[in-house]
Amino acid sequence: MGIIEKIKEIEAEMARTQKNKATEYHLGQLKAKIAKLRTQLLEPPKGSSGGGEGFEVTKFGHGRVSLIGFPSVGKSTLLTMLTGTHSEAASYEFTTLTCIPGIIQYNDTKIQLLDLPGIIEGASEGKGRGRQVIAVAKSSDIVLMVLDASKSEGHRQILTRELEAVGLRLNKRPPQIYFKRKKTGGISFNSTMPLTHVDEKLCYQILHEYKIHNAEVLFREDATVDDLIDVIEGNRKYMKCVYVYNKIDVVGIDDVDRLARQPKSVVISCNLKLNFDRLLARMWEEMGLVRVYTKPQGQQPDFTDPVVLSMDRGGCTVEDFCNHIHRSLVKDVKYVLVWGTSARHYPQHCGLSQALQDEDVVQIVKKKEKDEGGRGRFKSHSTAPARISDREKKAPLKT
Ligand SMILES: Nc1nc2c(ncn2[C@@H]2O[C@H](COP(=O)(O)OP(=O)(O)OP(=O)(O)O)[C@@H](O)[C@H]2O)c(=O)[nH]1
Ligand SMILES: [K+]
Ligand SMILES: [Mg+2]
Repeated sequence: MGIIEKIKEIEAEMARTQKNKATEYHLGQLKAKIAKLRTQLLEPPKGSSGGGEGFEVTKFGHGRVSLIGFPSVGKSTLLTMLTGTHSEAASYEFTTLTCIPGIIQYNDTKIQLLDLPGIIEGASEGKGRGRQVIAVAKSSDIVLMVLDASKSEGHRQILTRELEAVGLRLNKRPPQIYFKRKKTGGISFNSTMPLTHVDEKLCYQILHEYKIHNAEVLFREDATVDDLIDVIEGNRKYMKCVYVYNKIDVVGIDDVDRLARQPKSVVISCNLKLNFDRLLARMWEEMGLVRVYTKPQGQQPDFTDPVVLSMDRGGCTVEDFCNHIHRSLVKDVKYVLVWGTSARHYPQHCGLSQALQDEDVVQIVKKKEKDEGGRGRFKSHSTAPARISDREKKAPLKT
């Protein structure tokens, strides 16, 4: 029996099983069995690089965003409009068959936007090009789930389920469960609060299913069996997702209003070029990119070419900023001066651990520079603007 058939069989057994206190352990065990099979399903076939023909697109720019959605919701139309790169659009399904990259220029940064084939129910089990599409989605920083405002609202749930089946978790944070495998000592199970979904026995059973007999488990929140399985599997990818309802030109104002009020949702119309600025602002916000401008001593910063940092990729401290410029820079740094929202006064004299925020301006003062005759000294209490926003970028920074 193939992996997919095995999954289907267990799913059928779960559907047959009544949900109550007595079956809770059995159901938990079945969930763990399915999770294990899905992980097997994700392993790329022997001899393949994983991506698949037409899907190997090199990363470019400061971030990567994937367009995920059912066929004909307007993904290609949207890519063409936002990036200027043409991606074929037509009224028939599966017009797009490969991954088409484009670039969005926004807030002095370049964001790679990827158009992808439509996915359908069953994609996670290999229907259509589902598996390749989902692999590309996983490689991106955020997902824009494109939905047709005139179609069933169930589509959003179906897509979310498909993505969850392959280990993607949209707009969720990792469960607060500490889990560590041990060599000996059996299983220690603890929690910092009363648990309503999982007890010691259920936890043991799940671990047993994974053939784990020595481990430390600490629940720091009232997590579920699914959360526990996610933590044991350890291969989940937690991603931000913005729900983009396209084609609002063909639905009534009440529907538009309702969709627009849902969390993390933006309503647009490619036909009417409606609300793109809102969509881009939302995308930018969710990406959490931090632009840092370098200011050479005695000169104005270059406000067109930021160093772009992100919490998800490497972090946002002064040290991360230095490493971004040059690997060997950190050991030469004496201190840095920071102007912007992360500084408490202007400029602030900071160490390597200081967290930087979007639009900060940083001047690096090197150890050597000072030894060579005090060039590294800065004029204290200079009068730089308190907040270096787009409006104020033109104002000169002293030091
Ligand atoms: N009414 C309306 N139609 C739109 C809008 N945006 C796109 N369309 C139409 O929807 C159809 C499908 O658009 P595509 O851009 O090909 O959709 P897709 O999601 O890329 O489709 P696949 O590549 O097949 O998955 C085309 O006929 C578009 O002209 C919109 O805002 N309003
Ligand atoms: K289409
Ligand atoms: Mg398309």
